[in-house]
Amino acid sequence: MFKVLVSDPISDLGISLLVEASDISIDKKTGLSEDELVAIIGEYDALLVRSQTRVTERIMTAGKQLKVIGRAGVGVDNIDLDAATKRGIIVINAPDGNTITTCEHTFAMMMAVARHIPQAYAKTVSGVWDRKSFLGVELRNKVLGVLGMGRIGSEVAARAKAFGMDVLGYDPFLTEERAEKMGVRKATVDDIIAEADFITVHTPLTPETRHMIGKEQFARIKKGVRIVNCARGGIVDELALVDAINAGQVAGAAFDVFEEEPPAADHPFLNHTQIIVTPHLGASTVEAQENVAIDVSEQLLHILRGEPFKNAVNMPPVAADVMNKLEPYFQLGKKLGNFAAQIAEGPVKEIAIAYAGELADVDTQPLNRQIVEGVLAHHLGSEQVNVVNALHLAKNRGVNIVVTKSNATKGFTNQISVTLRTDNEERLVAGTLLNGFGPRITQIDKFPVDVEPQGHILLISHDDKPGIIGRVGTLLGTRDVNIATMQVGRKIVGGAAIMVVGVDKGVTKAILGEIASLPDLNNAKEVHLY
Ligand SMILES: NC(=O)C1=CN([C@@H]2O[C@H](COP(=O)(O)OP(=O)(O)OC[C@H]3O[C@@H](n4cnc5c(N)ncnc54)[C@H](O)[C@@H]3O)[C@@H](O)[C@H]2O)C=CC1
Ligand SMILES: O=C(O)C(=O)COP(=O)(O)O
Repeated sequence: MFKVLVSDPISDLGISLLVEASDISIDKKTGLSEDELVAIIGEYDALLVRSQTRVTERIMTAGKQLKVIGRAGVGVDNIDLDAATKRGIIVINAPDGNTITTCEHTFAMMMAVARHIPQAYAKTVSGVWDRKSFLGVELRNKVLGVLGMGRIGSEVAARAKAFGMDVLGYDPFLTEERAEKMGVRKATVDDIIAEADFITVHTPLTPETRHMIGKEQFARIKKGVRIVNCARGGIVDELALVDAINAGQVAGAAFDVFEEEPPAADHPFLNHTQIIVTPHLGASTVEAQENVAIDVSEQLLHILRGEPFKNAVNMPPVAADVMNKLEPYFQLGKKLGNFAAQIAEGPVKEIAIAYAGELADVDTQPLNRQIVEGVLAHHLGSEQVNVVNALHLAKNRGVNIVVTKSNATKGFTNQISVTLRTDNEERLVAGTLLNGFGPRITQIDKFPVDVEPQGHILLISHDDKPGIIGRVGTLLGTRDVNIATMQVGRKIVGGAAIMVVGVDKGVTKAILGEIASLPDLNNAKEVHLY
C-alpha cells in the first residue's frame, strides 16, 4: 500500500484515480507548517502539492519513504529540485492542464485594468454612482508585448489577435517562422519596452527573468503602458513599478502574483488605485484544477507502481518519439547493468555502455540512466537509486560513464553491451531485444549465450571437458535445487567455458562453494534478476 499526502487544496474529482486505486491510501492535510510536515512526512511515499506548500530540503530529509513529489500545476519554484534530485525523489508537474485558464485570467486582468472594473465595482457597491472617474482604453489597435512565448504566452498572443491587437513577442526560443505563423512580430525586450501599450509576462522566475522589467526599463518604457503579471512575482520589480506609476509613466498594473505570497499587509500594491490584484488565481478554474490533478495523479500512479512515466521535472526532457523507441529496452538495460554488477568483483570505476544496430541513431540518455541505475542498485540497494539520481550518484562516487555507438549490427538488429571496469577486473554482459521474444542475454564476457534475463541464474566458469554438466546437475539435484534452463558457451573446444543455469530458487553460498570445488570447475556465482 502506497501512502500519498495531499498538502494543498487539489480537485477531488481530479484525484479520484488515486482515491479509487486499491494500492493507494490518501491523506489530505492542507495548511501545514514546515515543522508539521516534517513531523508526518516520514510515513508517506508521495506528496501532492500546488504552489502553497514549500517543499524544502528539511521536509525531504524527513521523508525517508518519499519517492515522488507531484505538483498539480506548472511552476515548481516551491520545490527544492536539487535536494530532490540528490535523494532520487522524482518531481513531476502538470504543465498543460492550466494553460488556457491562466491565459483567460490574463485577459480578464488586462481588460479589468483597461476599464478599471475592480475600482468601479467597489465604488458602485459602496453607493456612489461615479461615471466620470473610470474612463478606460480599448485593446483594439494597441500594441501588446508578450514576454515569454511558451504555452500561456502563445495562447495570450492568439487571443490578442482576435481583439485586434498588434502583438510583439519575445522569447529566446521564438523563431521567425513560428512568430510569422502566429501573426506575431518577433521582438526584443527593448522593442517591447519602447512600443507596447500593454505588457504581459509569461516566463518562469529565473535569475535571468528576475526584475526583467525593473528601474532601468521603467525609465525608458512607453508612457501610459499597462502591465500584467499572471506568471511569477519578481519578474516585474514591484517597487520600481509603484514608482513608475506614481511618476505617471505607467498607467496601471494588474498582478496575480507577488514576490512574497501572501503579500504583507502594507504591500504598496494593496491600496494603490491604479493597481489591481488577485490572490494567485491564474489556475483556479474547475476545469484547470481537474486537468492538472488528473495529469499528476496518472503520473504519480505510474511512478509508485514502478511503471514507465512521462518526463519528470528533475530529469532532462525526452521527445515522445525517442521515448517510444527506447522504452522497450528499459528493462533489458537495467537487467544488463544489474547482472554485470552482480558478477563483477571490486568497486566499479567505469561503466562502458556500447550500443549497436538500430540504437546507434537514437539519443540514448534515458536508457543510459536505466543501465546505470541497474548497476548502482546492486551496490546501493534498489530503494536508494532510481533514474532520477542514478547519474548524480555515479558522478558522486567517481564512476566514469562511457557511451559508444556503432551502426554495425553484430548479427542482431540491436545490441546493448555493458562492461564494468572495477579495481580487480573487467566484466561484460550484452543483450538484445528479440522481436516477439523479449529481452535476451547474448554474451557474457567473451562467451556467446542465449539466456532469458530473469529469476535465479547460476554463472559457472569451467574447463570445456566431458562430464561437467552431469556433475553440476547431480550436485544441484542432491541439494534439492531444480534446474529450469541450462546453457553452455565456449570459444574453442577444450578451452575455457561458462555454464548459465536457471534455477527455481536461490542457492546458498555453501552450494556455490561445492560447485566451484567440483573437478574442472573454477568459479560459481549466483545472479538474481527481478
Ligand atoms: N498565476 C498562475 O496561477 C499561474 C502561473 N503560471 C506561471 O506562468 C508562467 C508560464 O507558464 P507556461 O506558459 O506554462 O510555461 P512555458 O514553459 O510553456 O513558457 C515559459 C516560456 O518562457 C520562456 N522564457 C524563459 N526565459 C525567458 C527569458 N529570459 N525571456 C523571455 N522568455 C523566457 C521560455 O522559453 C518559455 O517559452 C510560469 O512561470 C508558470 O509558473 C502558470 C500557471 C498558472
Ligand atoms: O501552475 C502554476 O505555475 C501556478 O502558479 C498555479 O498555482 P496554484 O496551483 O494555483 O497554486
